[in-house]
Amino acid sequence: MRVIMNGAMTVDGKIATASGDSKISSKEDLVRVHKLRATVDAVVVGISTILADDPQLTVRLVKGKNPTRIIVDSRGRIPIDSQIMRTASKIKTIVAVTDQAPEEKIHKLEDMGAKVLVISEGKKGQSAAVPHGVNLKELFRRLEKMGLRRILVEGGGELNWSLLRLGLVDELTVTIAPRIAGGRLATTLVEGDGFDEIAQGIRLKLVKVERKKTGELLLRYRLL
Ligand SMILES: NC(=O)C1=CN([C@@H]2O[C@H](COP(=O)(O)OP(=O)(O)OC[C@H]3O[C@@H](n4cnc5c(N)ncnc54)[C@H](O)[C@@H]3O)[C@@H](O)[C@H]2O)C=CC1
Ligand SMILES: Nc1nc(O)c(N)c(N[C@@H]2O[C@H](COP(=O)(O)O)[C@@H](O)[C@H]2O)n1
Repeated sequence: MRVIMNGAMTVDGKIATASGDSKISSKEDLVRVHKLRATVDAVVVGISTILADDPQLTVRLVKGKNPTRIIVDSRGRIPIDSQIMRTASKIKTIVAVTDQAPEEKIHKLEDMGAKVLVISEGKKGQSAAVPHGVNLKELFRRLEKMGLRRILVEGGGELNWSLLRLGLVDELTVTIAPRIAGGRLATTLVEGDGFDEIAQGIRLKLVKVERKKTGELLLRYRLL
């Protein structure tokens, strides 16, 4: 399995403002992201990203095949009128929940065309930030079994932290927009509990730097 994490942030590391505006990338960068989506089997996002952005997670800006959309959603909170659920009968959609998700909601999501995977987090490996989260190692094991081998993670910060901390990410691509958003409550590229010491931080090798006409910097890292 190959897991690529992609995100767009301001120079001060924010992926959205405190009030939830996440329109950071230029059109050119969004086209790159859609091209990248067209190369993967599945795109994964956290439920707070769905609630904040109501995304489509399609390749509509380019020619290509839509990847399977996977939502990590412990309590099954995905709105039935979200763009993802309204298109779930046409574009493959998986909602990964835990035993905290109401049965009725699970049936509703299935009726609308989504596949629901119930994967509760065991006691070991819990993140204090997400105490009753989806067991991501098990989720990725199941995705691999289903033939979903090339996975794109598109945030947000909590999901990014959980996956990085578990060592499930192979590559990170980050677009840095020439902006500063500020705000102590603004979401950053990686949230969660964080490490106490920089020396404990996840190590990366910078493999590519692209300076864009838009003023954006595109950085590609390999996780060590
Ligand atoms: N600029 C960019 O590239 C992007 C920006 N965003 C922004 O990020 C914000 C959302 O990010 P976050 O609040 O950090 O939430 P998130 O999108 O990472 O979702 C986190 C939620 O997922 C659920 N979850 C279940 N199991 C989990 C597990 N094992 N680990 C982690 N989460 C688990 C929990 O309910 C948790 O609170 C939005 O404002 C969105 O607009 C999101 C994606 C990309
Ligand atoms: N690469 C990138 N740049 C930004 O500026 C973004 N806000 C995001 N966000 C991610 O893309 C999703 C939106 O997808 P659709 O355009 O609706 O297909 C959003 O939910 C984030 O996962 N990414």
